[in-house]
Amino acid sequence: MEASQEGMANNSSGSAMATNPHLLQMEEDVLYHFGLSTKKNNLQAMFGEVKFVCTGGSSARMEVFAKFMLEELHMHLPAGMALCNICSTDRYAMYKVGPVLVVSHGMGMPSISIMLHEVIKLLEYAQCKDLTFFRIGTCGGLGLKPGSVVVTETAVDYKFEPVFELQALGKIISTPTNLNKDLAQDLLSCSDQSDEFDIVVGNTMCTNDFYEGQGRLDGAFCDYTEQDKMNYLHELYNVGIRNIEMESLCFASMMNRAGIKAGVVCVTILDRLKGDQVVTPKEELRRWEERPQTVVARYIKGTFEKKLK
Ligand SMILES: O=P(O)(O)O[C@H]1O[C@H](CO)[C@@H](O)[C@H]1O
Ligand SMILES: O=c1cc[nH]c(=O)[nH]1
Repeated sequence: MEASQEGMANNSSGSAMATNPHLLQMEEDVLYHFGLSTKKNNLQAMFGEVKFVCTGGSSARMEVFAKFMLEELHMHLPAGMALCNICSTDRYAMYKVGPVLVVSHGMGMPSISIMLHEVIKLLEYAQCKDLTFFRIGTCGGLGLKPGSVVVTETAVDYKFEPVFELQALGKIISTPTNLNKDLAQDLLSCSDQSDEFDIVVGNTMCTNDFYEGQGRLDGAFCDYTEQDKMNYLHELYNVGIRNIEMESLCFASMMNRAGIKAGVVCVTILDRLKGDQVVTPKEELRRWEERPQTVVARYIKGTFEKKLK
């Protein structure tokens, strides 16, 4: 057993993190989708100082966010050095900026699930403590001005249930998908009077599909009417759902299993009560995508600077 894996036996971090007992029997753990391994990399030296993990779907957006965090935390790379992607595969992109690890998760729950399994193990091997994870993304809004930011209170499934159902060995494992309410309020209070966008706390519906799964009329197939769609979307609104996306359920479930504090902050790129197609110009979308990043960066800066004092 590698030294970094020994810590898991005692769970020296005092937190839950990776609870799989089989990991203790492994000579080496290859984090295949990152191209990292407990034998080939000194994970504690590489990642030991990490306190925050920020994740979003697109690798390019995560690179932009990592550069933004570099500026926000007033960190400088040695002369001639560029921020580099730590992953040696093209499945995910990963950047480290001081205490902040930035990782892309791709689209949908299967993709974020693989990334989270590996990143939770990675940070356990690195013996990280007191972690906070954020998903910073985009979503469809419900009854909100496009460009608004939604902080998720609870992630719910298509039946508005706050559970994630994982299929393992032919059975279903159900886990809760509530998120830390205090953290949601803290993120809300990271808004600033000068912000050109609204920010609200609401429930988020997470689906397995962008088109029919989210009640769109513009997919390749559609077996319901516009009236059916509107009835469903109004039902969502009436139970407090303010946005729809595709990862929060799995993210919240895995954070609960790992005992890690977590938040989901997404910008609405359209109002689903008004349409299905995303028609906002690219440049404006890029600016909107920075909004959840700004809110989370303020939270991280505030927390990090307090700890340094
Ligand atoms: O938050 P980002 O990464 O933009 O992801 C959102 O956008 C994708 C669909 O366009 C889904 O993965 C959804 O959750
Ligand atoms: O409508 C939307 C927009 C972004 N992401 C989604 O999952 N749905």
